[in-house]
Amino acid sequence: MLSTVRKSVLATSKQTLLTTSLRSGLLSTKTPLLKYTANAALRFNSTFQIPETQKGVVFYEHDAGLKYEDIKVPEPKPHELLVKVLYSGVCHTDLHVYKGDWPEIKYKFDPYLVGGHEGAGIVVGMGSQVAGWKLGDLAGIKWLQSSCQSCEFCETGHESNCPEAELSGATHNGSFQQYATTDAVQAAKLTKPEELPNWGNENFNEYMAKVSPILCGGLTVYKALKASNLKPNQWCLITGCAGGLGSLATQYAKAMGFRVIGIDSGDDKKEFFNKMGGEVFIDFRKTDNIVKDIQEATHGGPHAVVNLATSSDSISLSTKYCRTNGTIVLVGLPAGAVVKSDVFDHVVKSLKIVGSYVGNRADTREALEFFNRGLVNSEVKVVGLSQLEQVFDDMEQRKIVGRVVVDTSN
Ligand SMILES: NC(=O)c1ccc[n+]([C@@H]2O[C@H](COP(=O)([O-])OP(=O)(O)OC[C@H]3O[C@@H](n4cnc5c(N)ncnc54)[C@H](O)[C@@H]3O)[C@@H](O)[C@H]2O)c1
Ligand SMILES: CCCCCCO
Ligand SMILES: [Zn+2]
Ligand SMILES: [Zn+2]
Repeated sequence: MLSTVRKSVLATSKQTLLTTSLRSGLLSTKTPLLKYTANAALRFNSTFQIPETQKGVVFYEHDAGLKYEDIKVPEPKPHELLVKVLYSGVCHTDLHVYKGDWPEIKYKFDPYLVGGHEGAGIVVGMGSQVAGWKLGDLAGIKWLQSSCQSCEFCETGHESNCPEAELSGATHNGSFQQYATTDAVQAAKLTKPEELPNWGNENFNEYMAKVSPILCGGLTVYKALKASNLKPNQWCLITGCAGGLGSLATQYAKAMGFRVIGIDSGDDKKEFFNKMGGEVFIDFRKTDNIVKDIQEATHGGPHAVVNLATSSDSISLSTKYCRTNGTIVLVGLPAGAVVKSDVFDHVVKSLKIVGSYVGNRADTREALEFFNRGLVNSEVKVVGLSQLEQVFDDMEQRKIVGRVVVDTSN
């Protein structure tokens, strides 16, 4: 079926690994958690036999139901890889896309759309113009699916700002399926765990599950922290600090030498935030003067705020408590969010407000390096791809702590 599919032997050991217990406040108890036994069979194949059909989660219009069904395996275009997706993180963006929260994006229903943009898997096919990849390589599917490579933004490492950018899970079918195509230029090169001293091949499945949230969540928060102008020992406030991006941001910020204060809600989220290395947790539902609490805890306010919370009000609130001369980074994208800042205060405090949007290929490599070196450990809960609708429900009810990853084998 694929002219360029060549024989390749990828042997790896089968591994079972107990998923983290429900204790650390995860998905609701009705969502069965799985062991890392999925997809082992594939890696015993000496030749990549690619099926005609596969399992995927699709939707035919916004917010009208997800369908876990048999769909065709896509054929890679000349510039594309065909990736056997093993695991995919579930980003809140996937829920925004499903709900149609952002009318600005030209979603591609053909006739359906497959979401997902934190896909980790194995290269099992490729188009004739692909360079730099070979069958059996490990690849990551990111939000930025492709860009023109010739505009002023692509020329200067700002490819996500490309007016011709294609977006995985929004304008190009994404990683909530067993086989996905992805542009070979933007696909992330994943290191094989056997080449990493603190992983080894016996943890192959765990590695692939845990690396998947780095492809968007980790990349995005790492880039946002680079945009924050923070210096070591300065205070970084993270809103939504126990969510998917927030739990990663807490770890990246610690690893980059910053002190972390976080805002979220719930004892499970506080426990998780502290486990991730956060110093001060502010429960936005339990404080009657959040600005005062924050400024007292940081002796004058955080030097930077990374807004990750899925709440519009919390974004404008950050302009009230940010330290003089501080930087406010906009990352979270609640539907219709607007940031309001009192101009007089903004000027007198010389505040900077910057938008930060995923990251480029160098940022991706750097963010993955933090993970590969063990400086960031994405705490994931693995459930079957068929459970995606439940994951979205839990995410909408803010029940999820950390990142949920779907295993495409069930
Ligand atoms: N700019 C980018 O490039 C980029 C990239 C990835 C994700 N995002 C966006 O970032 C946001 C977060 O994504 P996620 O996957 O981490 O979502 P998530 O659902 O995993 O986490 C959101 C967290 O925000 C918390 N929260 C809700 N209201 C709050 C409030 N008022 N104050 C503090 N915390 C509050 C929730 O409890 C939850 O823990 C989404 O809007 C997503 O679309 C943007
Ligand atoms: C404009 C949407 C940004 C979402 C990035 C990937 O989560
Ligand atoms: Zn994302
Ligand atoms: Zn471009």
